[in-house]
Amino acid sequence: MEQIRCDVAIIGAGSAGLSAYRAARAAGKHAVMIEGGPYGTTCARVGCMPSKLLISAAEAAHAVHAASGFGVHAGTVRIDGEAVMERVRRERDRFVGFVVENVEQLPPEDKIRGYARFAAPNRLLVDDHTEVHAERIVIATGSTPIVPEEWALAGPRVIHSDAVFEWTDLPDSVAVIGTGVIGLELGQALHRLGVRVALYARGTSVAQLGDPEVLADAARTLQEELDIRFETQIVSVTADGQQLVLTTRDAAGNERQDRYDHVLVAIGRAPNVQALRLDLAGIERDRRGVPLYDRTTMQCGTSPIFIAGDANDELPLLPEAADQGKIAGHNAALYPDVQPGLRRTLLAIAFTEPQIATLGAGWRALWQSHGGRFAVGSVSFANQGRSRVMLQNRGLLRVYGEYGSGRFLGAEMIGPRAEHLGHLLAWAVQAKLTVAAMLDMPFYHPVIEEGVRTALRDLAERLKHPPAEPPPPCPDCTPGT
Ligand SMILES: Cc1cc2nc3c(=O)[nH]c(=O)nc-3n(C[C@H](O)[C@H](O)[C@H](O)COP(=O)(O)OP(=O)(O)OC[C@H]3O[C@@H](n4cnc5c(N)ncnc54)[C@H](O)[C@@H]3O)c2cc1C
Ligand SMILES: NC(=O)c1ccc[n+]([C@@H]2O[C@H](COP(=O)([O-])OP(=O)(O)OC[C@H]3O[C@@H](n4cnc5c(N)ncnc54)[C@H](O)[C@@H]3O)[C@@H](O)[C@H]2O)c1
Repeated sequence: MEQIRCDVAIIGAGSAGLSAYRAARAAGKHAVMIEGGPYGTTCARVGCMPSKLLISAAEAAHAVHAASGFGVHAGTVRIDGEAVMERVRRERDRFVGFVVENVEQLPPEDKIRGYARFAAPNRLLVDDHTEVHAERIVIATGSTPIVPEEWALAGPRVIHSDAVFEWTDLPDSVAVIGTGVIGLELGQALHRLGVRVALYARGTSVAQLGDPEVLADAARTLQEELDIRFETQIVSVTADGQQLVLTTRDAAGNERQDRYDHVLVAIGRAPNVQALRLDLAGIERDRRGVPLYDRTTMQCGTSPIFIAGDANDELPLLPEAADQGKIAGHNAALYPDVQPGLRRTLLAIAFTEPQIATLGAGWRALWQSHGGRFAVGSVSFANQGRSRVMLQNRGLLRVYGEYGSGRFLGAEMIGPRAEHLGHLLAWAVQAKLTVAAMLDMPFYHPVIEEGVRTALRDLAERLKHPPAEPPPPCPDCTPGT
């Protein structure tokens, strides 16, 4: 077996791993990166980029339909599924190519191919060909889609998101299980591209939303366009020829069967920690086997082991993977002199239409940190000037502020251009602005940001009247099902 000694070993060459590798090298350490799967990162290969490519095609199709609302008629829309998927794959491959090129330029001796597992706290085995003795280790192994075995038994037509981006044509019908971010983004895109789509949710959750009013608005708004079956259990998935039969039971106990070309399972992703033999790493883990770590240093206890990206299941988002990887790699290099790194204000965006954004402290977090003692301002986009002009007047924004200090704390929303409003508001949270200071900022006319101003004015007014009594416990704070 080949023996390798290094200062820092990084397990996983995804966004978090690459970022950790660069940070460790920049701090002057000898770092090696171990990758078992294909290079190119989840984000570029089967995540952020191909999903947004598919969504862009869907938006183009939708724009043609929506044009009639302005009196503009473009004739019959024809969707060439092969061309849609060809562009998705071609552009995806281009993005992946850039990442692979970067990896190829790294010194060959810094790259080890194979799957790593712990043999001891400072020792890794890579497949059965290499033993790595590392003073410090960064776990950046990402996550894997969850597909329950009883559904997978129905055969290869039961898929997860990775498979969508390999299609060479669009199917006729798809059942999407899960109304999280992946289910909604892909489900809506496929629907807009002419695929018969139904989405199944065991509860009432919509993307990452926690605020009950935004959640209700989002469910209603999305259901106007999409066939979403909330509070519906999957009874069974069975193969029947070239199709799948999905048997479901709704909240009233009624069972029904529907046939689809594919069942797309989008019920979450599990951190890749099970195969790492973390029992030999000498670190504490939670009941799911995920190492306990400090979210400012990414260090696991006081050990020389660090964890970053989807592997720790904290915020499985690309910017988080990059930031956490940088902190982990830097601190692995500095160990034992670890330092807190920059953890930015939370910002999560679902690229549905209308888009969904949560930022800063969301509804559930505020009930924990503030015990309900925060004020809420809101605006509906139904009559918001610019949104109406653009025929995108749907959605709701709720903004949160702290009594006493007047600090702006966060927001949840579904609405037009939420990706941009989300950034604007997240920056205000991170800059620790008060609601009054935000209202002193310039607002042009007519713009969607005027809707934000309406919500902030509402919030400013409510902040003047703190409740005399503490509020009753949050009725909506159990995690969404
Ligand atoms: C469909 C989809 C859409 C998404 N859209 C967005 C979006 O729009 N915006 C956004 O911010 N985020 C999005 N995400 C999330 C984002 O892609 C992830 O949060 C991010 O890619 C995680 O990066 P990572 O480095 O933690 O994991 P990865 O990039 O998955 O890297 C982990 C690497 O570790 C390797 N590995 C695993 N185990 C081992 C081992 N034992 N030994 C060696 N190597 C190992 C894997 O092969 C993999 O290459 C999306 C995800 C999906 C699935
Ligand atoms: N735009 C983006 O930033 C973006 C896009 C896609 C994915 N992502 C990331 O990928 C992660 C994974 O996405 P996801 O949509 O798979 O997960 P998710 O956690 O967002 O949603 C999973 C959904 O499935 C439901 N669910 C769970 N178990 C179920 C079961 N047994 N039966 C039926 N429903 C069940 C959950 O209630 C939830 O609504 C997200 O958390 C997100 O961080 C981000």
